[in-house]
Amino acid sequence: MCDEQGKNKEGHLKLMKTCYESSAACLDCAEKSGKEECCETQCRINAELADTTARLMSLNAPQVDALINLVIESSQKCADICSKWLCENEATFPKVRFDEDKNGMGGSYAVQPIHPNEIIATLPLNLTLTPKLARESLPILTSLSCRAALATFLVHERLLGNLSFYHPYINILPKNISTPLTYSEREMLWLKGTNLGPGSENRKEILRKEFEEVLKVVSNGEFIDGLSWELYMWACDVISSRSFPNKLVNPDDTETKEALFPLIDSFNHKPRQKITWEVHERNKLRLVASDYIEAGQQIYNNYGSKSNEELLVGYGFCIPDNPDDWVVIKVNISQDPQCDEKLDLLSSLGLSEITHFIKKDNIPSNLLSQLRVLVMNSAELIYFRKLQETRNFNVNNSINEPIGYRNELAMLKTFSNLLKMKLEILLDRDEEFCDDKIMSVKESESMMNFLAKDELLDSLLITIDKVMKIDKKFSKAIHEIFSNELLVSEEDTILILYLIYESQYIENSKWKLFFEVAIKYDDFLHIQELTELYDELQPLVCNPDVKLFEKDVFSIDKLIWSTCIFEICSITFNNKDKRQTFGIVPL
Ligand SMILES: C[S@@+](CC[C@H](N)C(=O)[O-])C[C@H]1O[C@@H](n2cnc3c(N)ncnc32)[C@H](O)[C@@H]1O
Repeated sequence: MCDEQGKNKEGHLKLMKTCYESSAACLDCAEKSGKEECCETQCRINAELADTTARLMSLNAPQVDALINLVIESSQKCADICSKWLCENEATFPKVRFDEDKNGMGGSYAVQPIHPNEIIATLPLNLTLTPKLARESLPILTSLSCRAALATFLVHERLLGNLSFYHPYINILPKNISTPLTYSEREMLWLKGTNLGPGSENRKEILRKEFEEVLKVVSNGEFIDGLSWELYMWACDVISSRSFPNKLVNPDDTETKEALFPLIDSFNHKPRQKITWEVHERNKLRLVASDYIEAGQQIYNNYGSKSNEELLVGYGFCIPDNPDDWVVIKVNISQDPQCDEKLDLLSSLGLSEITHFIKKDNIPSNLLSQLRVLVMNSAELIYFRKLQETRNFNVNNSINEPIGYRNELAMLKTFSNLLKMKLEILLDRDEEFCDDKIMSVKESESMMNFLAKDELLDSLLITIDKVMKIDKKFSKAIHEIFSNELLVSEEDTILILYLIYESQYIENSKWKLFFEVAIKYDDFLHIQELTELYDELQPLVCNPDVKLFEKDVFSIDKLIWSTCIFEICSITFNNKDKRQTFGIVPL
């Protein structure tokens, strides 16, 4: 009886009542054949419930209320029967009441204040459902994996009904657990962009194979008739959403096994909740309070530091603003022309792992270090190798600090792009739902652009416009060397020349501090490609009529130095005329 009218039915009936009361639209929806979705309530109504709906539609409102009350009473009765069964078998939970919250979800509540270190509940270990118990009770299950044996045993006991010793417990287990294992195709779309889409398909596939093994093994048994794929999936979902480590029962376990702990599994999850599970005298599991719990408050367990993906796949729920949530970012280096050199460097730094888990309050420092290497240009690679040689780096934290402003900005830009890409994939799941969010991402992007105001950058950087304005001699010489067209296309070369030019007058330079530091980096490796540029520029910039440089000032070493400093310290940005231009960050 209880089994027929369990908690879930009650939930569904409540939903039916909403449908019943609400509107013709909902009626229309419920009437559609198949009845997979209820548009109004966004709830899935499966075929079985569609029948119930049809029957309910013929009842009037008081009749529906009466039916709901009956179900509430009967589910309370089920909880009472289970409590009695637990007490008869020496479980204790003197200050705990099992009840439902306003959404109909079961949980455990304190009936009296519970103090720190007080025992909330005690369960004799002989009441646990373990793989060992499954195999001992049904020896045909011996060859199956631990989970398959436990799941099959659970189905077996459910099919036994009230003949099973565990009936009072099994009877209060939810009949539907909404994990991705049982999602419809449409619901699966919500998982697009997460790791759960392929992960759930994989899990289903693994369980299907496992179920085939189970069928082979039990084909000679007695309960094959009732054993279905749906019941097997239910048992697997019960295990994933309610099990505890079997190690609590058997500390000698070497592999991870799952076990079901009646009573102890009636507590809902709260991230970071302080609570202790302890095995007492090797025969009882005790749940001990860490903090004070007021009378009437829900008593929470802590299922461990779990992300929403893990919670959804195993338990069928997510936590808004979950502090333990993360997204996975994978870094791709294969398109980089210097891929091999960078991979070598990453490996020497112990940074080869390309998968990173990002939490709300924690960006892994290894990800930032790895990106610093990935966005390095040739000069930075040389510069960093030099640093490594001279500083005798500690392998693990050698690139935890910025190596230069250009590099750091490029790294942050790349990181922000990776996050944006991830967000776009996630938001792309459902266009209607996402339009708002995409808008807000776009708004925040333009906000960012506004904040990174060009004037602000302009005031900080060494730019062509600025140096031409403040140094008339340099400006005149450059105008004589470069045509108007070249002035634009050769901006980078002109800034490189300016670095050499200004390094002659450090004491009076507007950027004295920058040049004092930069000038010390004078041992960059000889770069072959620069010889050609040097030969091209030398007659122009040392031309006595132009007088930009004396011959000995403009050496190949100086050109290499200024090119490397430019590569390391320059960024591109939009100037006041919205034209993309270069600037050296003099910091
Ligand atoms: C170990 S059981 C907890 C007791 C369960 N609520 C019951 O009625 O039997 C785990 C299940 O409880 C629900 N649950 C636990 N913590 C939750 C939470 N913080 N938010 C939503 N559902 C939760 C999920 O359905 C999950 O699969």
